[in-house]
Amino acid sequence: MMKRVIWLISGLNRRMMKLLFALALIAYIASVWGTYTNMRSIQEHGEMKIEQRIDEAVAPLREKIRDLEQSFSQKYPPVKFLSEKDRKRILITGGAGFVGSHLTDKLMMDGHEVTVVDNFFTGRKRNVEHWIGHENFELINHDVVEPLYIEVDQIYHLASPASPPNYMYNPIKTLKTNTIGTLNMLGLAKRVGARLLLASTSEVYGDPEVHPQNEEYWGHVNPIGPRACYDEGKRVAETMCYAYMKQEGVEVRVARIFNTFGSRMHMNDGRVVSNFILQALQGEPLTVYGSGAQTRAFQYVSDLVNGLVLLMNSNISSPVNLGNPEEHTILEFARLIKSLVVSRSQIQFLPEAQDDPQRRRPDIRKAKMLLGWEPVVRVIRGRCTRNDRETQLITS
Ligand SMILES: O=c1ccn([C@@H]2O[C@H](COP(=O)(O)OP(=O)(O)O[C@H]3OC[C@@H](O)[C@H](O)[C@H]3O)[C@@H](O)[C@H]2O)c(=O)[nH]1
Repeated sequence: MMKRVIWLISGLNRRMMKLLFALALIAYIASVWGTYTNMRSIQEHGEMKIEQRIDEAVAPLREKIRDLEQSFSQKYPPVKFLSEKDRKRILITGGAGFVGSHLTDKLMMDGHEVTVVDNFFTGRKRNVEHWIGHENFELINHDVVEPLYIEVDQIYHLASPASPPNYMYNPIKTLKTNTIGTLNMLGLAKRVGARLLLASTSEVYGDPEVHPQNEEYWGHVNPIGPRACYDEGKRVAETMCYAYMKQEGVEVRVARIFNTFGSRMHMNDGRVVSNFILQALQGEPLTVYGSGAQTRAFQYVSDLVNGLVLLMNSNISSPVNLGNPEEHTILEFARLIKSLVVSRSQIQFLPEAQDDPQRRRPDIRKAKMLLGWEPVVRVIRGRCTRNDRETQLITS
């Protein structure tokens, strides 16, 4: 009986064992399968992650390639072909500024190789961006206060803030730019045998006692006033040019530039043309400093650029005035802008600026006689516009 019971139990056990064994096998297979599928999904997930990472890393490269492709197919303004003999390597310091960028356009379109150097204090990359990538064009972010080593035939030295609020913002920097910067450029001109044209200014005449101002006039400048950093900076820059000419035989040209206006003048430039246009377009009062009886004569930037190129390529080494002799009082000019804009702005009289020149008008007989140059754009007609960054008086 006992034996039978043991047999039954062991028989049951065997079955149980088999059952347990089968269950364990199924559990094992299930767990192996689970791990396998889990690993696969981890692997797939990992692969997706890697792909995503690659995509992220490649995205900027793809963008760069697209930009490059675009730049190859970019349409530049038309450029003349010049033979090797006539094509010059030209450096423009301050070439991304208001006047510099228009000069860049002219020289590029004439077929020259142009290198623009700018520290972007008042210059803007967007003023020359339409040339970026062109084989004749190069843009260098550089401050002329540091030496520059480059091979060129001509240097247009324009680098300096020109608007009174800009040049008074950091007078020491303005002085360094006009003195050390000019020395560096003259040193470069000497080393490579280049001709240098200095963009000087009507401000060398200060608050003039001679009217209109001719090139023989020595000026009336306050050496310690708020404008001195620019006036005296430009005067010493002229002195440096003639010292290098006499002592080192450097070929120099000096343009005394009178008030100029045109496109790419920044809205916050602070000079009277952009201030009045912006104020009139916004219906704000036109701010006249002092009584408004002080006079200025405004030339259009295209006239100035033509004059600069003519002067550079002439044989006149003494200073030459470049400006439009059409003279207006500032009050007349405020009324003119109001009428062009058809604005209901009031005229607001503010305190007079210290040392503000009271009468200014260029005598341009020298430029007419020796360069055959005179301005062709009249200021008195036109219309005013603005976009998000500049105001413009479009002349007709
Ligand atoms: O909002 C303004 C701005 C300026 N003005 C006046 O308008 C006259 C012209 O002032 P701007 O600031 O345009 O220019 P300035 O003639 O004083 O200096 C300029 O001279 C020639 C260039 O070398 C330079 O670009 C700049 O220094 C000044 O009498 C000034 O006091 C106003 O009445 N209201």
